[in-house]
Amino acid sequence: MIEVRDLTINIEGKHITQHVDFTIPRGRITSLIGESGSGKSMTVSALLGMLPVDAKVSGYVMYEGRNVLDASDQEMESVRKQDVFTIFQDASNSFNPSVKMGRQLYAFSGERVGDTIDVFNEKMKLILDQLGLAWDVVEQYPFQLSGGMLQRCMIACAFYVEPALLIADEPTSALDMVLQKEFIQLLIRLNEERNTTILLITHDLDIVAEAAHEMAVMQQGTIVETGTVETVFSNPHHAYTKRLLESRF
Ligand SMILES: Nc1ncnc2c1ncn2[C@@H]1O[C@H](COP(=O)(O)OP(=O)(O)OP(=O)(O)O)[C@@H](O)[C@H]1O
Repeated sequence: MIEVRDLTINIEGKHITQHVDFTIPRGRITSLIGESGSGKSMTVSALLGMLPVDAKVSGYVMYEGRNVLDASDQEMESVRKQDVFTIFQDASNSFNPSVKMGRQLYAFSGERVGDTIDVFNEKMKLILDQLGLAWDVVEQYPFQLSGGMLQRCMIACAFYVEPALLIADEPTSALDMVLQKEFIQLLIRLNEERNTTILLITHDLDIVAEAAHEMAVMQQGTIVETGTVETVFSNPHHAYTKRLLESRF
C-alpha cells in the first residue's frame, strides 16, 4: 500500500534519516520500532507531507502509485483528510478542553465523512457501545475523561471513519499497563473487523509482539531490519535488533 524507498531527510545539514526503506502492506499492522530520536516521527511526518519547512528530503513515498513527496500541499491535505487517521501519544492534546466531546467526536468522524448529526448520533452510539464506552461521554468535557478514555474515543472515531491508513504514534506511552493492553486490543479489532491498514510507531517490543504482523527496526535514522514479526523475533540479523530482543527479558 505504501512503499518508502531511499527516504533521506536533512535538516540544517544534519541527517535525520538516511536511505530509509520499508513497506506498509494493505490490511496489515506494520510496526516501526526504534529508540527515542531514531527518526520514527520524522519518517511519519514525511509520509504525511508535514516535514518542517527547512527539511530537505529525497527518495520516494509511493502511495496509490505516486510519490507523495512530489505532491502539493493541497493534495497532501486532501490525502490526510480523506485517507489517513492519526492517533498521537497524548489524546488530550488532540481535543479542545473547552468543547464537549460530542461536538469534537462529530468533527473527527461524522463531519469528516459528510454525515449529518443524526446519522452520527446513531452510528457513533453503536460504535461506543461495541467498544464498551457509554454514550454519555458526548456530554463530557475532555478534562473530565481519563487518558485511556480519550484514546478510546479517538479509536472510536477511527472505527467510524474507516480510514485507508491509521497511523498510531506511540499511542499507549501515556497509559498504564492495563489500559495499554485494552487499547492494543482495540487496534487489533480495528484491523481485523474493518481490515484497516495500521502503522504503529512504538519503542515497546511487547506491543510489537502482541499487535503487529510486520516490523521495521530503526536506529539512528536508518532501517536496520525488516520482516514479519515472527521472522525477526525468531531470527534477528542485525546486532541492534538482537540487543533490543535480549533486553526484553
Ligand atoms: N523540527 C526539528 N528540527 C530539527 N531536528 C529535529 C526536529 N524534530 C526532530 N528533530 C531531530 O530529528 C531526530 C529524529 O527525531 P524523531 O522525533 O523523528 O525521533 P523518534 O524516533 O520519533 O523519537 P521519539 O520516540 O522520542 O519520538 C532527532 O535527532 C531530533 O532531535
